Amino acid sequence: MDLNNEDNYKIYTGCLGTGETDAEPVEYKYVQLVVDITSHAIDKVFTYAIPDELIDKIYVGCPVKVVFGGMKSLRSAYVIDFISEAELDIDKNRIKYIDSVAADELSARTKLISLACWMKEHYGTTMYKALMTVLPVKNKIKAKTFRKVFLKIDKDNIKDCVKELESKKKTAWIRLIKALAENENGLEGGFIRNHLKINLYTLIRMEVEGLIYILEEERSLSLNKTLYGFEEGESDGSKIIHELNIQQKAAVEVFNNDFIKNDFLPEYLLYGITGSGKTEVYIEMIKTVLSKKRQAIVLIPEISLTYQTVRRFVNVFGKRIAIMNSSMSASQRYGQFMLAEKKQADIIIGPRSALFAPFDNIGLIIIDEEHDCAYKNETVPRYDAREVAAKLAKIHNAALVLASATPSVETYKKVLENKIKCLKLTQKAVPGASLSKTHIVDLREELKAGNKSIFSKKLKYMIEEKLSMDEQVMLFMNRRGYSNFVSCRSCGEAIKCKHCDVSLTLHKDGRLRCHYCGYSLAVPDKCPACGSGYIAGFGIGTQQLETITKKMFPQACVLRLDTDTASKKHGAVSIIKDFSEHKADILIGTQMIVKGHDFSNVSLVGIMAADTSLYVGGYNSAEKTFQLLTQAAGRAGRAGQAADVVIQTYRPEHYAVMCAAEQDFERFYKEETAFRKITAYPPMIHILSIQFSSRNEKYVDEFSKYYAECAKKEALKYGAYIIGPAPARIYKVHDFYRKLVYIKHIDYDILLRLKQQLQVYADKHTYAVNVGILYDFE
Ligand SMILES: Nc1ncnc2c1ncn2[C@@H]1O[C@H](COP(=O)(O)OP(=O)(O)OP(=O)(O)O)[C@@H](O)[C@H]1O
Ligand SMILES: [Zn+2]
Repeated sequence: MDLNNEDNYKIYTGCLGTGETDAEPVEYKYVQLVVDITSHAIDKVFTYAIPDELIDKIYVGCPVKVVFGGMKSLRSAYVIDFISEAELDIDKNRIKYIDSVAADELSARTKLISLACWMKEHYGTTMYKALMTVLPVKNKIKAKTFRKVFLKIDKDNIKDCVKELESKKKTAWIRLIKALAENENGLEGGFIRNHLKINLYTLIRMEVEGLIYILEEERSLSLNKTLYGFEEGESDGSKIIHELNIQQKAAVEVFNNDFIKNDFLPEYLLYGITGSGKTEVYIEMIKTVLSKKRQAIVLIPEISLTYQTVRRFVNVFGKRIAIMNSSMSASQRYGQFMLAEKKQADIIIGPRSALFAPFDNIGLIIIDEEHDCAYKNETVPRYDAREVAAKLAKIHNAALVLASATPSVETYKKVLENKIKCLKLTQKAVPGASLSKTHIVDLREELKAGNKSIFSKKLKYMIEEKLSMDEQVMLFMNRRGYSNFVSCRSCGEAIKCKHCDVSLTLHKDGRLRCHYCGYSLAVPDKCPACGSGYIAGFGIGTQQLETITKKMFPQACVLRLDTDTASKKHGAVSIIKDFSEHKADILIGTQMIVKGHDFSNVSLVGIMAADTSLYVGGYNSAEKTFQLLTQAAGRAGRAGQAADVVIQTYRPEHYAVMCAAEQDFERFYKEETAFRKITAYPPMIHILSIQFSSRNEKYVDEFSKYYAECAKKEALKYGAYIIGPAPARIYKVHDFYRKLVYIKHIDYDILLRLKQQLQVYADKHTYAVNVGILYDFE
């Protein structure tokens, strides 16, 4: 795509494409621009006029030079929108003209700005929010610097120097010089500040006087060390490089051929069963991309995943990798982005926001475990990283590789429609390895036979067997906490959160916690509803599973990984690391443990209650269940040993459970798409969901009704289908009441247009300022 061609931008320049077709043609002689986006200055947008000779040369994202403030030299700026004379809110005569179009090549930032423009249109957010999302903005808090202070004067001169300082009454200076005299290796800044009580100002003056010298080091240098326990570029020596098997080779070859030809790079689905060696394929693809002096982005869904993946990449590519992680501070993230911008790194690995690394010539974007819901941003703009990646790939003419053992229904539909190229890996990578043997246990039968334990007979027996062979076991439980909920046995009321419409979960410390807002409460002695003292916990969470497991298998060392243990600093990383080094025998966890991990010694995976996710609601709950079960099963037998998977369930006949047990994606896809067709759900059609929320229930109620009425009127014109308003699945969260309206249509662009029109109606309503609206496209 030719980025200099303004036609490419017209569709997303807001005013040029709002669909006001029958109005007089409007002339856009003005632009809004952001000046010199270096720091947090992007919150200011300025209006400039376009001189006649530049009218055809300006486009959204275009770098220009402008006179700015009182400064003599010209400043760089980027055009973010066109506006007409009618839209000006300042005196026309005071507006300055753009000086020139910057001859600048298409920098990384220009490309990110054009991405932001697309996001603004596509997700209906503001330009400011879109820019804040894509641009590496330096955090206001300065990056922490490590200081180390050393003595500069000769040992022999210390006495004289101290004497002189005494006469000047510089006691702090003397304190430091004496301390440094005793510490030849220097002293840390923190120690000097906290223990010697000497501030930075004094240090600098002493340095100026030639008494000491200060070494400064950016903290981000040792970032990887703190996050992953290894230094940047430091290999762990395990440079096992496998020779690719036939299928891996074939996948890489298709990619290489397309890439070398380099006219128009396609989208791919790397559809490889669990353990088929997708990572190896990524690595080869990236080598090709780097050899052409282009850059690569690898998205991974979960923080707990990064240790192993990052390790493998570092072993191959060393220091050329920048790493992002959702637990990083804003300034750490900025530091990693700057490695990209300064061309010190040409690969970035991270969560969805790694897409916005300022690379100027991306050749490849890989989305590992593309089906994962972590790729959907939950805050505004609610972007889908897969869509944004596809757009970004177009801007750079880069390849996009979506990879998964359980592709999303959406993506696989595109494969069948020949919109995406499919690269298949159908065999386990490790020679001799085969799919694990699956055993389905019907929990209803277990209960009938008098077994009330959470472990079926079969699972218990198999765990014992594996432990006796010194093999490892993973137990998957889709619910954290100790008990699912606590309720009264007399009146049946569950104890609920004060702020949300959910029951509280019992934790081991005896407190009831809300998993939505964090509210907590000591377990009451009496039922708050009826006063009976007969209250108890029901359902089992990961904490209780841990307790039961430890009791049942006292010989085993047990670890637990869920949001609670992961939130402790470096929690997830160290748990994963310990388990992979066989420092424990059993790993218990929520979905965090099922994604992409490669533990070679695990030969049994137990799924404690397969169907809990079938009841969570949402049209895609069967898909989520199938993915979870298949991925969980895929954790066993990675090194080629005989392995088993035990699926405990109340619904052994459900197609999600059955297809997962047989690892039969194709059949699952058929069943699921048939269901979505009948029920009219994506990807068969598109849905725009609009959520209304307010602390005032009446406002939400009236506003959503009004909105739905307007929507029905508008929808008639397009044949769209309106549902609602209906209460959200969890009606109250954080004291906010929430209602939803859904609009369904087969054409995405129509939904986008409807949304713009409805926003105009919504803005007119008296409650508009009091009710939050959240749009989400599915
Ligand atoms: N060609 C090969 N020969 C032998 N072993 C290989 C080969 N390629 C990969 N492996 C090994 O196979 C294992 C599985 O590889 P990898 O983790 O990349 O699988 P995956 O496809 O990503 O699986 P999942 O979807 O479950 O994450 C790894 O231990 C890897 O080292
Ligand atoms: Zn709550």
